[in-house]
Amino acid sequence: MIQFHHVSLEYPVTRTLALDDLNVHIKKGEFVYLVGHSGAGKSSFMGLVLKRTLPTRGDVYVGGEPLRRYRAGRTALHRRRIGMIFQDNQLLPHLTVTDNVAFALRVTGVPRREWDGRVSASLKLVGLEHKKHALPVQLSQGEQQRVAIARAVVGEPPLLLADEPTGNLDPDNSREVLKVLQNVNLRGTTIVVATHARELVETFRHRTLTLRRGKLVRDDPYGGYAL
Ligand SMILES: Nc1ncnc2c1ncn2[C@@H]1O[C@H](COP(=O)(O)OP(=O)(O)OP(=O)(O)O)[C@@H](O)[C@H]1O
Repeated sequence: MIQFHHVSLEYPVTRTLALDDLNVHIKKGEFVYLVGHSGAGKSSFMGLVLKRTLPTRGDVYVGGEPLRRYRAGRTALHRRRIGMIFQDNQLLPHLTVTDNVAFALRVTGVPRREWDGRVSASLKLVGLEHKKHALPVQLSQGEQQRVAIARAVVGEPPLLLADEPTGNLDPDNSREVLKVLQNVNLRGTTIVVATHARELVETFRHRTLTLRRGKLVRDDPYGGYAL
């Protein structure tokens, strides 16, 4: 699903070496944590997978061909096939839960007749069908993050990237979000979660990649937080 082949990334202006000769292979259907101290390169890793940036050296593959060979149209299509979740849920405050989730279908051109079925399946997956008419402000932080997950997966992306998805949440809500992500993974979606949440990584064990100053220093198939 994702392959990094001798990938280095140096940001041009500051000449920061954010990633240093990374070799990683993430298979279809895996659930992988990406851990590391602040500045270790986690967001840079995500940016490369999305092709927001290109590596200075090496190649990133998501499927067959290196991303650097994709032209604009294919890059747009590539990004549409990746679900994203951030620390800040980025819900649209004036739209209901249903409309927030449906928004993702509208922008990707899914026919209107498919929206209702897809949105309710997605809200069911995150356990929030009963809140479908609520506005984001009427939900807890954890519920809002679950809506963000519903929105990220409603288009059935094969790959989901989550950058600090529990950063704003208390321990109970964090665990709920992790359980939902695991359910999404059980349906076959490949998931990469960048996180500082030691307790979650220790509790819900999955393969864990540890970055230190841009280098992959550990790849633990059974998980564990080694910082
Ligand atoms: N646009 C940029 N221009 C220059 N340097 C950058 C840029 N983005 C990140 N960096 C630098 O690259 C390194 C890796 O940053 P990155 O954001 O990938 O780390 P991170 O592990 O996601 O950190 P955090 O946990 O704080 O989000 C850091 O030294 C950072 O200062």
